[in-house]
Amino acid sequence: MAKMLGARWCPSALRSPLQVISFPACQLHVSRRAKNADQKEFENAVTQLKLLKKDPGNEMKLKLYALYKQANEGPCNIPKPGVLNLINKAKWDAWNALGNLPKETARQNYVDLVTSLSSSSASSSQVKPGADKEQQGSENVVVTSEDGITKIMLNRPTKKNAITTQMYQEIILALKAASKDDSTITVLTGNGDYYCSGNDLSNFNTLPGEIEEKVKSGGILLRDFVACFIDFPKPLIAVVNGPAVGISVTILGLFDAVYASDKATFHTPFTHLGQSPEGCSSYTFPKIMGLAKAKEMLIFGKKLTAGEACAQGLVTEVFPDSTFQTEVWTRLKAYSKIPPNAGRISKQIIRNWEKEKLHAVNAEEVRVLQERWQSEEFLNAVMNFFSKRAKL
Ligand SMILES: CCCC/C=C/CC(=O)SCCNC(=O)CCNC(=O)[C@H](O)C(C)(C)COP(=O)(O)OP(=O)(O)OC[C@H]1O[C@@H](n2cnc3c(N)ncnc32)[C@H](O)[C@@H]1OP(=O)(O)O
Repeated sequence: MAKMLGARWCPSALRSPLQVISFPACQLHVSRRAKNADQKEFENAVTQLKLLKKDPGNEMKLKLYALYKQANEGPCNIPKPGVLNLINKAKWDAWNALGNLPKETARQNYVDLVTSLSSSSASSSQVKPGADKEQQGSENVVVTSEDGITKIMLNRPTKKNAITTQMYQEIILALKAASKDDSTITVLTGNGDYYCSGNDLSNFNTLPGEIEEKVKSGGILLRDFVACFIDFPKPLIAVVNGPAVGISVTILGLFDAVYASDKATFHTPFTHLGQSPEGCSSYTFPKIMGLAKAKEMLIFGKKLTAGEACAQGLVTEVFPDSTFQTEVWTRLKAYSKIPPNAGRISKQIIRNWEKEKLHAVNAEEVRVLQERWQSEEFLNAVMNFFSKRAKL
């Protein structure tokens, strides 16, 4: 990593920029100019921030950094860093976006933000009564099982169901439990207006260790996640309730049926993100839709409507959004009445012809992605996404 970035980067940037967006709160002293009452609250907030158990993620850190600077120094008063100075440019953008926000307001917003982070971190660390590590799902991955159908629902609508590292693990657990429960079919769907906006782009910030360790653990997580879909023994159906992005699209080639609302779209912006295909799509998409159409999606990031995705074979059937849920669940309830063993065995005989190939494809896609995750193209793309988000 250090070699690739060359000597021109300051030491702190030799790790992934996603790690080094930090705010000076711990080092700088709170301004003498702060009023006493506010100063005490402000100082407490600065201390509280250091005690947070969970990393608040890049976009939150940018917000906190900007409010901290505005509270202490007022409107942004430093020259704009160069485009290649990614970390400081993202921080400058965040601070500059506050304009002439009064110091008192910035100070109060900072205190409020830290208070909300501290309370949510306290609640999420409490062990819920009766919870145990085998319990499937969580608030972001809701698992229900009835009428012979196990439903796994992505439930993070405020973030367009973007998949966090924890959600990957929860989906793996849910699939493993579904493969052994008494249901006949398993369904993956999303709650809210999106099916899923793919990988949460702040994930690298939550993975432990330096960039090399993050890339390694990210690769293992992705490989195990996709392997679960390759090996899943029962009929697996996607109920695509809205737009789908990235990995939520690429793994569709491993499902046994894909039912989409006509509001759904299918987008794989890998090259725009400095990444490369995953979910076995480098093999399944050409097979499903032909080389030219697959390349349009995977190389050029062409976004498909539900109708186009159906015409290209990625989607089994499209339904009007107004009747989507009713029609699809009526059909799935009928499907769940098939003899479970015959359903499972029929699924497996079709999958087993390619299982070994699919695992080899998955391994190679992960290997290539692990190189991409250390590229400037990827880091720039992620920084760009969050620096745009930092606008308050
Ligand atoms: C370790 C395994 C790695 C596997 C690798 C997989 C590859 C991929 O999946 S690549 C694809 C990654 N996904 C994206 O690039 C999509 C990024 N998001 C967007 O482009 C837009 O959010 C959207 C087009 C999906 C929706 O835009 P819209 O304007 O309607 O809503 P927003 O205001 O942008 O989003 C609301 C809220 O949700 C946050 N968010 C949405 N998507 C993601 C995401 N993928 N990662 C992190 N956060 C996401 C967005 O930042 C907003 O949050 P705030 O309200 O806090 O600003």
